[in-house]
Amino acid sequence: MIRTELRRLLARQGYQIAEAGSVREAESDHDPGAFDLVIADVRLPGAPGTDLVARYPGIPVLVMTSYATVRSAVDTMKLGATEYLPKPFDHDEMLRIVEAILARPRPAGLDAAQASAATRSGALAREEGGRELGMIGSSPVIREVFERIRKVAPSDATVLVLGESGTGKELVAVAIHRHSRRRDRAFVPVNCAAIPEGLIESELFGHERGAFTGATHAHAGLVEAADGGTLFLDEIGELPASAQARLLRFLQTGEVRHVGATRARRVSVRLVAATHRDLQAMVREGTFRSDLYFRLRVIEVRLPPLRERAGDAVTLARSFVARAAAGGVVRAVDGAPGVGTAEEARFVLSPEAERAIMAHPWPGNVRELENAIERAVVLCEGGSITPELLGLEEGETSPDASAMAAALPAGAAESSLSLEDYFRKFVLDHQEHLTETEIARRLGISRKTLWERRQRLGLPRHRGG
Ligand SMILES: Nc1ncnc2c1ncn2[C@@H]1O[C@H](COP(=O)(O)OP(=O)(O)OP(=O)(O)O)[C@@H](O)[C@H]1O
Repeated sequence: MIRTELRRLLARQGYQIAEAGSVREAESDHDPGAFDLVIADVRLPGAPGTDLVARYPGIPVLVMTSYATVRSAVDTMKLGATEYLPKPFDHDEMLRIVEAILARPRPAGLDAAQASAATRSGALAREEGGRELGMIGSSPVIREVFERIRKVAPSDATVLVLGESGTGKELVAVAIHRHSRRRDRAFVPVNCAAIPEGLIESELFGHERGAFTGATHAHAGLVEAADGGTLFLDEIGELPASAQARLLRFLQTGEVRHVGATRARRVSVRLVAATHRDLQAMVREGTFRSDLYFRLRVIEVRLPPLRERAGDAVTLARSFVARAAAGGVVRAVDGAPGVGTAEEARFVLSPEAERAIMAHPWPGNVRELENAIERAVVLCEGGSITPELLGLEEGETSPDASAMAAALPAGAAESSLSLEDYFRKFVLDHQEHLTETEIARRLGISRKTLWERRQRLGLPRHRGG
């Protein structure tokens, strides 16, 4: 029995162990919150072991699972479990993980008993990292960001999220929404760069019948759709002047007026905006309204680029490996990435791969890293992921190029196909049967980049997507 085996293994190392056969037994016979570490199987009689993660957010929980349930374990990690270990586990690996978890600092100023008491009283609503925010990272700079998100989320203040492409701006917006009192209402993300300039005002604010040619019906806008919830305006720097004016009016009055309407309607919407652009410079150049800028930046969250988050690239990489493996490894066949047979295998990053990850400048930030890992897992035969599989070119400068290169099927990089040719061919081959989101995912680029590239290469968006 795994429990007995585990107890012997850990006891031999001098750890003090208490055992329980179910979540209920753990809670009735012991105080799980008073331990330094809880090791739990997912499948237990009664409640799943993962329930402990939600109940004791201050306590590290190592979740064990067989491959059949590994996906739920990964979901649990997002909730806050410290680590998961697939079964059957290797003794050395178990000891290494236990040691690593215990070596991590506890939430500031809390020992296990205090953490437990605080949890019980509901006072400890967070853990040290950002996992309850759905974000990974423990570098000092990213921890400051997490702290800021936790502070600002409960208020209704407008938030401006700034950071390079792929740094997690949308994730911050989602975290703010999920930790606000609006969490049960709509989160409406809008990519201002992806909506044609002539349509953006009516898309955002709605329009009346006959407001413009083709407006055969009155139509509510996205701001109204977010009533009670949160509106996320991504790439706010791309908003044309007329829409900027309307947005400013909305922020001043809390009312939306459809294009072509005389009456306005009051709504309750929290705004989170994001951009990779330097809005201040745009204000100086006269392309962004200064009054709108000052309204937006009531609270600013600046996401540092990945290269400035010491150690986070490796932590993120490990979690992406776990996630890619949990999703079933998808092998590239037919020349198209991501199409093929799913198979289960176990992957780890080799020490050399981890070093390469630490040394890489990550111009495309977390998205680039995510794509590099997914590609490596697709190409890997199982077992150890080597630096070669990550395909990290030295001196890489364009995030776009690296993401695209990472998405190329095996062998295509060596062929004469340029990235643009590859893009064009991939889009034309797949746009009839894939959505825009799927095309973007398979190319390893964001929907916005897909849209921009379509514009640049004269490949208008496929309407069905
Ligand atoms: N701290 C993090 N932990 C886990 N995943 C992350 C983190 N930051 C970013 N990601 C992942 O990286 C990818 C890019 O993040 P996101 O789309 O939020 O970036 P962005 O800054 O909004 O990008 P863009 O400016 O291009 O729209 C997403 O898949 C996201 O889940």
